[in-house]
Amino acid sequence: MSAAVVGIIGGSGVYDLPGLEDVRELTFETPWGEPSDPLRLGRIGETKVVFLARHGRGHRLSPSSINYRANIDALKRAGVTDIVSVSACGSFKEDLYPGLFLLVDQFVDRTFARRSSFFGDGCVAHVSMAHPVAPLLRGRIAAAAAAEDIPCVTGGTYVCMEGPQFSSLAESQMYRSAGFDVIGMTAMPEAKLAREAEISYATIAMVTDYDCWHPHHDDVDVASVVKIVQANSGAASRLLGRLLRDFPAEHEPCPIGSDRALDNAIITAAPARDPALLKKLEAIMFRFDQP
Ligand SMILES: CSC[C@H]1O[C@H](OP(=O)(O)O)[C@H](O)[C@@H]1O
Ligand SMILES: Nc1ncnc2[nH]cnc12
Repeated sequence: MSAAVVGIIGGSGVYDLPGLEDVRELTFETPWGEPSDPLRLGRIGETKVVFLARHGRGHRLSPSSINYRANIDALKRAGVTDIVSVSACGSFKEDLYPGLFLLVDQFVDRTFARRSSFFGDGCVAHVSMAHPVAPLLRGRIAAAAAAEDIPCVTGGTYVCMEGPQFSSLAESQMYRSAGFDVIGMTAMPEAKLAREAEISYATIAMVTDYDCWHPHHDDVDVASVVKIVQANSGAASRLLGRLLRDFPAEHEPCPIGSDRALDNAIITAAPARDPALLKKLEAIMFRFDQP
């Protein structure tokens, strides 16, 4: 058993973690480049926590230019076993109203301009993304929301668009008729990379708007998103605070194997592996003997 270390990735409007104690900042380069911001390591209650602002402090980085590989590699090097990401999202369902938290269980990846794998020529791996969200972690978030009396719905599909422009009406209607629940610009490839890094992953989707399909609501814009995120920041802090204070000290083995995702995923024969790529993969593949 290993010690649980929870990584919190803060999205739009979430650039720090209230209540984080004994904080020290860690700035480092990874083999994939620089993370979005220095990691902030500390604790909430007895739980070890690492916070990372996805867009950097001041929201410097656009969804397409975030270095997702550096972010996940850095969290892995910091010992993170479980990632909880917070993401502002547009809603495709009347009853998923702005201010509500949604614990999604599926993602649809519509991004096209991002590096979405640590692996590649010289070390090819195919991890399963059938169930991208770690169920125990999601259950713990749901329990924390219930304990804090915070409106929260479990289950739903997050479609990740490239952005940075918001969707056209035709796109919004298409996503809605496909049955998707919410839309954002950042959960992919974050969730895929977390899986490759064998880190359990769950997203708290904070519903901020009805995108542009709703006849009785204005089309989404940045001001409306920021307004809801700010109004909800107290609830988000209470939810994360409760989750982290109640988190078990030992990492719980993931029932769907997200913490062992590479066991049956690497197809390149050991002698055919590229030593330079293996070196870059040292944190991601640390469970495996390197030649
Ligand atoms: C500020 S509106 C669009 C912006 O908000 C969401 O960010 P995040 O997922 O990091 O909370 C969305 O994905 C866009 O990046
Ligand atoms: N409607 C929307 N589309 C994409 N990303 C979002 N983030 C918040 N609202 C959004």
